[in-house]
Amino acid sequence: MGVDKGFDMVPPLSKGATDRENWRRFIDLIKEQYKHDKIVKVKENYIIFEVGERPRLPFEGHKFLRFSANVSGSQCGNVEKYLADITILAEVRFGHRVWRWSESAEIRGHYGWDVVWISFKSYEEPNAGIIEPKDGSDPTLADLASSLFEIRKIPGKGRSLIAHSVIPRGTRILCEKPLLRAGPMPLDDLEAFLGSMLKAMTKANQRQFLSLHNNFPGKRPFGGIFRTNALPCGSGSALGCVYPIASLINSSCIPNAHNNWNGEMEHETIHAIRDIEAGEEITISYNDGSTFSARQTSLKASFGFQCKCRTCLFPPSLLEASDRRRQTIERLDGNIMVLASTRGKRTECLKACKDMVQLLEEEFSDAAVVLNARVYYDAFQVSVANCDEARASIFAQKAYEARVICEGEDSPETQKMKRYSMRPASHMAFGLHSKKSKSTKAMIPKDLNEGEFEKWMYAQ
Ligand SMILES: C[S@@+](CC[C@H](N)C(=O)[O-])C[C@H]1O[C@@H](n2cnc3c(N)ncnc32)[C@H](O)[C@@H]1O
Repeated sequence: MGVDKGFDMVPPLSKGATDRENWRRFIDLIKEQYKHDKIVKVKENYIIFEVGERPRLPFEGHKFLRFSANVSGSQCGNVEKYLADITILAEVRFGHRVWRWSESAEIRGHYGWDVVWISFKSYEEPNAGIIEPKDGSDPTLADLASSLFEIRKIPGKGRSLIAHSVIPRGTRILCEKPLLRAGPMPLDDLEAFLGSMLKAMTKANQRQFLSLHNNFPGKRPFGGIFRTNALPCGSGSALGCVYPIASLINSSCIPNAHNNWNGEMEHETIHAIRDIEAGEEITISYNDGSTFSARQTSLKASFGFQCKCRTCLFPPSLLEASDRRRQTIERLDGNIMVLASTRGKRTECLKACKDMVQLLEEEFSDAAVVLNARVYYDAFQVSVANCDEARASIFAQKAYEARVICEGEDSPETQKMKRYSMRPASHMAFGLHSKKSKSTKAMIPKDLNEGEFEKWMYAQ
């Protein structure tokens, strides 16, 4: 066992024209830079560095997930120097998509090794199953795909993203800039606004927008496409954005992926919130998790379709059980809000948070992580309001870990949770309900088993 180090491309490059061009230039630069270096050999489908574990760079960028090597032991030669130089060159071209990791610094790679090995194997099979567009032509569905997914039509739901291989929980599947953005306005105004935005776009982007599905055909075609495909810019935001690929992801009422708008970077990310099987459809949730009939009504009104996800197709007995859980979740959510803002209700509030996490996991399994992030933040807030720094720090840490899975390390909300976990007292509600210190961070118990620790955490 050695110590590995390298970088991952997060999310993977697509087969689209921009990503292909960027990768081609990157590969050309490497060829040029190392043309007199005997260690660096240009093969038919990839460049190989004949040192240490012989890392490779494929000619097809969409296949690339990782460049890394073992950097400990006598067999490594000067591989670390090559790793360092290639990483810098990649960062110059691909910026924040380059995810540096190092086992010795305990920074883990973004992808699991099983997915990475499949990507390495694919270097040997150039262009397998890919239809290459002619220069200047519009991107085909194959162009939009990446090494993690393909885009395929499925019965009853139109186009959808299908996982190529297992996508482990927490993987960033996609990171995309919007094609266009709009806020709420009367339908005729929206039509005119979208028309003027479209005029200013490139022909390829116009065609991309116009190729999206429209559930509201009629005299306002642009508005129909926008309504069918826009994702909100953040939870509860009135602004919506339409994307080339993210807008092709179908909805599920228990999804396996989560969409998040990063307001600082102005892009949308899609993360796997549970392990996604090879061949499985990648789904996000277009709704807020209410009961079956409420979901169907709101999806019909907002997006113009009847949901045919697995949960909505449950037999009546399972649907009723799911509805009962979701009603209790809604009730508990209201209770938590009241208890968290009431002085002297800390223990009751933490108990409600504990019940909520349990119920969310019963209903949503691993997908509960999205809602759990909010519950942990509620528990954090009630703890800071009561000067309970130890619990506040733990709850913020749990909210942080949940956000990393759903949104990634670079999301502003994830970073906020990290800061609160380190300095709970920096929250503006610190001491709001009680100024008497209940605990400090140093008082987080260290020798409890999992069950005991949970009991302590919820102050039970
Ligand atoms: C944003 S688009 C997703 C991409 C779309 N499937 C396509 O072919 O372009 C939303 C549309 O996809 C279909 N869709 C998405 N999720 C669905 C679901 N759970 N059940 C049925 N249709 C769904 C509906 O027609 C919906 O209006």
